[in-house]
Amino acid sequence: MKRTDFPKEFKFGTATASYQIEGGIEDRSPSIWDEFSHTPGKTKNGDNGDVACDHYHRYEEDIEIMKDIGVDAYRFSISWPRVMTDGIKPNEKGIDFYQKLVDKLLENNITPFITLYHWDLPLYLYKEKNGWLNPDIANYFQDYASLMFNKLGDRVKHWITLNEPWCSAFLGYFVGEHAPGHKDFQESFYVAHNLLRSHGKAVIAFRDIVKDGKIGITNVVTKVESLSNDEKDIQAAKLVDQYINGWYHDPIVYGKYPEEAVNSLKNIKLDIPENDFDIISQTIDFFGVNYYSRQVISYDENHPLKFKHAEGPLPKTEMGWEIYPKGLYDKLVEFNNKYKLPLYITENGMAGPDKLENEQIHDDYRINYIKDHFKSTLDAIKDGVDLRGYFIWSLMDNFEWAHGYSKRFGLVYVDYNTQKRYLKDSALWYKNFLLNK
Ligand SMILES: CO[C@H](O)c1c[n+]2c([nH]1)[C@H](O)[C@@H](O)[C@H](O)[C@H]2CO
Repeated sequence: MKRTDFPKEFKFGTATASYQIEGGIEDRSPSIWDEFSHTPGKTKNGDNGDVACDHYHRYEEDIEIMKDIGVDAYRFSISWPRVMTDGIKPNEKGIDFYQKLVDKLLENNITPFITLYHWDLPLYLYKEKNGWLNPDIANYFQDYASLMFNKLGDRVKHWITLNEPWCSAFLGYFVGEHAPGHKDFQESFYVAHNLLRSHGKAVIAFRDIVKDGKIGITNVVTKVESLSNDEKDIQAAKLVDQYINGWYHDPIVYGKYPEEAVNSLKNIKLDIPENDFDIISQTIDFFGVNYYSRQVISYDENHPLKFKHAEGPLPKTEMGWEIYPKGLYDKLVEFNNKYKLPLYITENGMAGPDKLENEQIHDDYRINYIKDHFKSTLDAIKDGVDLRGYFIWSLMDNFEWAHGYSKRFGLVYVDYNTQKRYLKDSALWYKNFLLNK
């Protein structure tokens, strides 16, 4: 498989997120992840993003690395608390950082794709305004989005409103594994709804400000399969597919939540003002797909949503996620037929047992993972999927949320003691692939 097997305009890239790589906390106000990661017991080894990969001070070097690898595009997120003090007052020093980052990318012919929100909500908005639980958060988000569109929209034409609202809502407000660490099922549905409303308000602003731009949303996309052919398992898997995938795609395209999932939530209040879906279902230009693996589901009478996860038999990554490239093909074809929108794979990659030896990292497992998922991508394109690009997660090893720095996803290895970067064999492979060798 060669690069020229893909459409000429197909964009190959890589991706990161602000809290995971930037550090530079001295020049921004705090986010919910600063408070969460500094709370004992919340992250592995008490790791936090105070320094991370020190990208705030090393962004020029990191762009040089991307230029060397030869990527067409780079997906990154803006730190809301960096560009607006406490999420409210524009901070010119923070805005200037992203101005310089974008200009350096463009100088190197790397197309910027900006994610407005990748989980680092300004702490003030959480503490003083109740964060994503407050319907008014959508107005704060629209103000932030409008500021970024005005400041960068002349040069940045590809925008993503939210990264994985399912994670913010479910992991942040029900499971409690992510910031702000709530464990309230009902809250997680209010949060999900306010995130989707915020998305819609940002799209409305975008249409006024960046008339020649493209905007979408990036969601978790998981292939959900039934453990058996038992009708109960099949129904449980169908509902999980609706809770994870349908819940964050259907309202945007169809203006409603998936019916069977709504009907299954007997004790959940979803008293939603009717015009909310007019806001949420603003026309978008693409869906961003973050695909990593599948979930195998069986029926479980004792779970509030009547399902449980089964351990799949396939080889797994360091995250314990099965390596399942067929699931990527299946979801791309399904989404293409169901939603009829252009797609970008905005994240795909793996955490591996990466070891630095003689300034090299031999990660053949990651090369094979990427090749297998590239193959699924190419098969989907050949079968008619309107797929526009693929961003490998991640450019470099970084802060992996509750796992801290214990999981390495990067094409580039980061020695956190020295902040030295080392291209892994997978980065060298990607470089040759992009050169069409
Ligand atoms: C099921 O995986 C999710 O789709 C997912 C995986 N990942 C993500 N979402 C996030 O967008 C990134 O910030 C993570 O670093 C990355 C790796 O864990």
